[in-house]
Amino acid sequence: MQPVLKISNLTKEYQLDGTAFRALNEIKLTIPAGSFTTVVGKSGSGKTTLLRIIAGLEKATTGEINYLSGSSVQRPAFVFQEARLLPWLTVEQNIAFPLQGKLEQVELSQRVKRQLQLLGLTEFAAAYPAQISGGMAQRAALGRALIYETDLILMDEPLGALDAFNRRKLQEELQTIFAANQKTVIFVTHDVEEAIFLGEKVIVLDEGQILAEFKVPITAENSQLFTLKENIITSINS
Ligand SMILES: Nc1ncnc2c1ncn2[C@@H]1O[C@H](COP(=O)(O)OP(=O)(O)OP(=O)(O)O)[C@@H](O)[C@H]1O
Repeated sequence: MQPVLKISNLTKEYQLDGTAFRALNEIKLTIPAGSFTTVVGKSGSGKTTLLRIIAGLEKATTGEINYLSGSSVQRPAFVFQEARLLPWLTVEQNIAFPLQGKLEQVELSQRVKRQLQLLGLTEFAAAYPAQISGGMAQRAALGRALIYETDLILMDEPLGALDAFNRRKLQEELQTIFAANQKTVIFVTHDVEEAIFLGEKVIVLDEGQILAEFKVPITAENSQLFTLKENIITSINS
């Protein structure tokens, strides 16, 4: 597969009390088009920093990020742990927000309708964020990312605030949605099972470095997945 994103020797330093602290240290990573990569690691290992730099929300100290030329991934969509919906807009208006004024109203309405259906939100189209559950709000946030014309979606613990039932449900929905879409996803999570369930490749970050990369077999027996999970956990804790 063609890479959409190539990261070379990416380093990020923060100044803390006058001393340089390395949050990312010489990261090298290639992300193929249409792939689903999950990133795990201890708290403070640099997961969010990596995602924010890829998103262009923060600048790297040194290193390069090369996007496939002419690709829409230069404008990735970002999904945060909290849905961050605009409280004065309805679910439907929140999903439409990134493309408001950029598309003909008829086309925009059709696209929003499709997202609402895909995410099971049709009934809640006219509801305001305060009137819906956390799971629904996160679905709407996902709709807002999917509607945006980009092939690259960056997700930072997007299911972290959900209860176990909603989390599982949305994991399954995400798997279906991304199997049907040609989007490239980089997904940060604390949950190793979630990383294996969703990811084709799991990357372990530790103290700003890539410690290990694990490929998830497409068809795997439960015992294989169990061993994979153990290996990833061992790697995180090493
Ligand atoms: N703006 C900042 N200024 C100084 N240090 C920062 C800043 N942002 C992050 N750091 C530091 O960089 C390191 C990596 O932080 P980051 O948030 O990327 O970790 P993380 O793996 O996402 O953690 P968590 O799983 O807890 O969200 C941490 O030690 C953090 O304190």
